[in-house]
Amino acid sequence: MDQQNEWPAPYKHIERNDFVHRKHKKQKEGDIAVCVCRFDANDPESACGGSCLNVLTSTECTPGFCPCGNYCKNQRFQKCEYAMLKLFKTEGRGWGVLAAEDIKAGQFVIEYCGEVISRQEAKWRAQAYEAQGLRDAFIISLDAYESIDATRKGSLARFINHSCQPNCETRKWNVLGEVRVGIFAKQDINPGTELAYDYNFEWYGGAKVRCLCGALSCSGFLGAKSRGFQEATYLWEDDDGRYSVENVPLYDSEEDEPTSKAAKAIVSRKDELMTGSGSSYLLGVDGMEPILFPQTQPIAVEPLNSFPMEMDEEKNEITGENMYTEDAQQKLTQKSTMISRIRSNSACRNYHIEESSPTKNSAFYPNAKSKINVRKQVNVKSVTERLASEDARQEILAYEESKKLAASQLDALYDEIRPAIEEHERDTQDSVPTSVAEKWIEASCNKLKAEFNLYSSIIKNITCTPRRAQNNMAPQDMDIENGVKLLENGTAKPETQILVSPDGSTF
Ligand SMILES: C[S@@+](CC[C@H](N)C(=O)[O-])C[C@H]1O[C@@H](n2cnc3c(N)ncnc32)[C@H](O)[C@@H]1O
Repeated sequence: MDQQNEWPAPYKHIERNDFVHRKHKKQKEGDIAVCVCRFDANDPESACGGSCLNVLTSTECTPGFCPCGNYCKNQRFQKCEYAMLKLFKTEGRGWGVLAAEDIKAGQFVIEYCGEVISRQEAKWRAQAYEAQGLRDAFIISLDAYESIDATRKGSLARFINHSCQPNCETRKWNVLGEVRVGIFAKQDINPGTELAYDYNFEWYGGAKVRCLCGALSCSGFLGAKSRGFQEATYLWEDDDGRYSVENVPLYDSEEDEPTSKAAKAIVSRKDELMTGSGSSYLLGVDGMEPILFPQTQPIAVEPLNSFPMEMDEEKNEITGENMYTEDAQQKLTQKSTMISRIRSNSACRNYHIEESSPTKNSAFYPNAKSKINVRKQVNVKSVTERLASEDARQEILAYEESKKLAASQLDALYDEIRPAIEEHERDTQDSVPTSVAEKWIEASCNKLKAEFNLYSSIIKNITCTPRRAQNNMAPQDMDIENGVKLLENGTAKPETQILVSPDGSTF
């Protein structure tokens, strides 16, 4: 938008989404959610107030089906029950929106309307807008498949600016079978106050654009809170405080972190404050914390001399017969990617445009120093083959079986809950349901426990039981490495050395 202009650039004002690539869904009668509210003239809250089952599930009542009939208060999107708003010109942020009346905390303020377009169309349009030199971003992601573009058609919501300390937030509602995005007040808002919500800009490389929200807690730049921004401005040192427990990164692995960005989209804009040639941002909504899932990577075991570790340190990858097949590793990576996307989801869900898959230390993160991530994994088969004790072998193999079982249970659960995960990914306000998260955490913990049991059994047995004789040597004849010596009964105990000093004292 040209800030010299008296009026905003022309757009068509609409109060209903305009479906460009398909028709509005027809709600099947069986799919209509009917609440159990009963209108009571003495209790205005009775007609679909806060305790209405539909309200609690962010679903509007369907006219003709709600038991409260015309008294139903849960049709705010359908009836365009917007707050009184006023367009005004801001300092440096183009146009903005003011409250023109008292707005109560939780109140529905206005619907974010626009053209409902496919994700692919959103991508093309964003590129075209950027090429046309459009500075302002108006495309919001509706779900994994569709976006709302308010560039050419929209409601007044398209003018609401970003703030790092917002008084509003976006929420998604199910209305007559379609998902719709509303702006809701986070707090009481006085008339004359500018409305703002947290776009959760995701910085995506390039120049940094100053955020002009003016909030005390302003992060300074659009997208400064995003991981991409922080990675890029952070010098990655070995004594980096981020490796302390409190600062464990939210992503599972180096591979999944950048991929998480691939599913996000970006909005590019040029701003008079830019210092570089261009910058890329994607906007999200709300300030919700992502759900933290436990690590799903295999536990790494430190190498013990003479036991087979299959690893190519130079390439930093495991070679030969791995604990995980290629297929399993691919699955693990996919899973990690999905989890990472959930985690970062809240910061980058909306306003998506373009896909890309940079790597953490790629050109997008020029300052980032590679974190050495050498994983050494035990080849269980080879380990057991070298143990003399059948009991020890059996114990390790039994733990390996339990580990495989736990891993396959986690995989099966992943397939089961994937719809919920994917649903969450495209949801701007809801978390993955607690029951799903709990199931996932339990299965992940079981897998970690099984891995722990396996590796502790390996460590115990390779240090405390005899190794199988090589070159036809009897186990009894062999010394075990690491100062462990065989006893005659076949068990082993750490070798004790008594040193005698010249004066005869021992130590
Ligand atoms: C959805 S539009 C908001 C309306 C816009 N101000 C206009 O005049 O049309 C989003 C754009 O407004 C600008 N903007 C919004 N909040 C901002 C902020 N806090 N600081 C700087 N620019 C902001 C950015 O150009 C952003 O891409």
